[in-house]
Amino acid sequence: YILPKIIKNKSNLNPPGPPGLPFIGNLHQIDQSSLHTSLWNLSKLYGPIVSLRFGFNSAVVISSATLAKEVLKTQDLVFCNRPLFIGQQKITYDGIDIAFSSYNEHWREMRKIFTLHLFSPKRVQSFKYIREDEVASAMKTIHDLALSSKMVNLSEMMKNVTTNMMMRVSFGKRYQYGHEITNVFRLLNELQAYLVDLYVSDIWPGLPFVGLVDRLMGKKNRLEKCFRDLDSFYQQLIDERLVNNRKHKSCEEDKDEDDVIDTLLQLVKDKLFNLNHEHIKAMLMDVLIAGTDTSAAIVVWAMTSLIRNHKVMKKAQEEVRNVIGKNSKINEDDLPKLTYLKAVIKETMRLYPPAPLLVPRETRKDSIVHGYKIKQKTLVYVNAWAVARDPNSWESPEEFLPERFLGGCDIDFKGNDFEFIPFGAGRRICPGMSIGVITVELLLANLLYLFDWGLPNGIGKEDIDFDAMPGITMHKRNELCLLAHV
Ligand code: HEM
Repeated sequence: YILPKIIKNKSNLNPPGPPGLPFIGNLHQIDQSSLHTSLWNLSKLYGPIVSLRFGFNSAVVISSATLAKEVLKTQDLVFCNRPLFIGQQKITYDGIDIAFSSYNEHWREMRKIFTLHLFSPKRVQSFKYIREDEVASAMKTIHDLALSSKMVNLSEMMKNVTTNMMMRVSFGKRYQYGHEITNVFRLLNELQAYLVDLYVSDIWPGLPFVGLVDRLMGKKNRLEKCFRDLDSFYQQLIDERLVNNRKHKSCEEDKDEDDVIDTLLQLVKDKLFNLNHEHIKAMLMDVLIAGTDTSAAIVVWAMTSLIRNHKVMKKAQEEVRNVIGKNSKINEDDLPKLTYLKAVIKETMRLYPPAPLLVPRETRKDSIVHGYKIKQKTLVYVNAWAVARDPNSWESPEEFLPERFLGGCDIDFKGNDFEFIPFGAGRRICPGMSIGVITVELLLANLLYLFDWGLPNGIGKEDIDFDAMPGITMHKRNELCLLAHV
């Protein structure tokens, strides 16, 4: 008689969480500079589902595999919306992209365009020559640095490579290192900051004058300036394509395959989808934010882990060198043979998921999770970082042990094993997973095949840290600079 009553009563309760203050809620208890670890610490105190309040917004944090499965699979349809924050909405032309769009018919169309027209398995395969070419060019640069005993800034170089890959795939353009690429980086980096920034109007929506406060603080102006710069950058690329009729005189060209911009312009022309130039720009925004930084971050975290774990580095190098034999480089066709390398990459993504809180979700209606009541329009953080370090799911979770993914272990990142979700899961799972993984594998395989790696003079391996920078993508805070030996 009593038990059902208790259960019934619990379903009227919010999940447990730290008591907040009036008006600000729990804002003062959260470290914005490392949100995922701050939320992880709270989950250690309050459990796998934690309730918080950020100003007027209710939020829950999910930190176990079981509950991740509940919200990303069983109740995915309830949990698959995105919150409408000011910075993200502005940058994505009011959420007409994929990543920050609400869950609706428009999102379905954009996602279809992405998976069927822009990055279908066939198209991903057809961009292979771009990836191989960019990797070869980066390896050449590293080779030259190695010969003159100069340091390789892997953080910078990996961003260069992945940005150029996506620039070529998207616009058939590559940028020269130095001024040109620095400008693109500046825009993309600024963009990263605006994507996580919360505005006073986000925290206390509906309150009088909040918009004015944001404007007085200068935030809105900076956001609008960044948006205008990006908008004219994309518009210029679209105009160039339209006017020059696919002829780029000032840059190198890739005309073997339609690039993303060609495909999108063709779709506009064919009127198959309800698309205009703003949709194209919003889509390009997603491709450049989601498709460059994430892969670069993984390679840097992998190399950081390997330089700290000499035995693993040696084993991975032995594999690539024994399996491939004598050759000038590793191509994509070689990758399926590299079992240990793939385990190293999985282990890196387990410990350092580039999007540790995925992309935050919002509930579409009231629901019950773990017996607790979750209201409609609650902000939902699924802490992929915490889930992948949960001792209930992983043995020695803090240790870097790629072997855990070998020997019959079939845990994968494809959204079915909820203790390991670096790409998310469910309806909003990352649609760029295959292109991201192949990029990381190709880069890491070549770095290990062609070079031996060492630390600069006077630096011990314990000096190499794992501190992360705040942002929607988790980058290593201090750049990884190593010496390459040929
Ligand atoms: C290896 C690197 C990558 C990682 C770790 C990664 C991770 C993620 C994560 C965690 C999400 C959110 C999933 C969720 O809400 O459940 C996401 C979404 C997304 N990713 Fe990736 N991603 C990577 C590469 C890429 C690439 C290369 C592209 C594009 C070419 C891409 C495009 C997107 C898009 C468009 C979304 C939004 C999906 C939606 O909201 O429906 N990602 N990604």
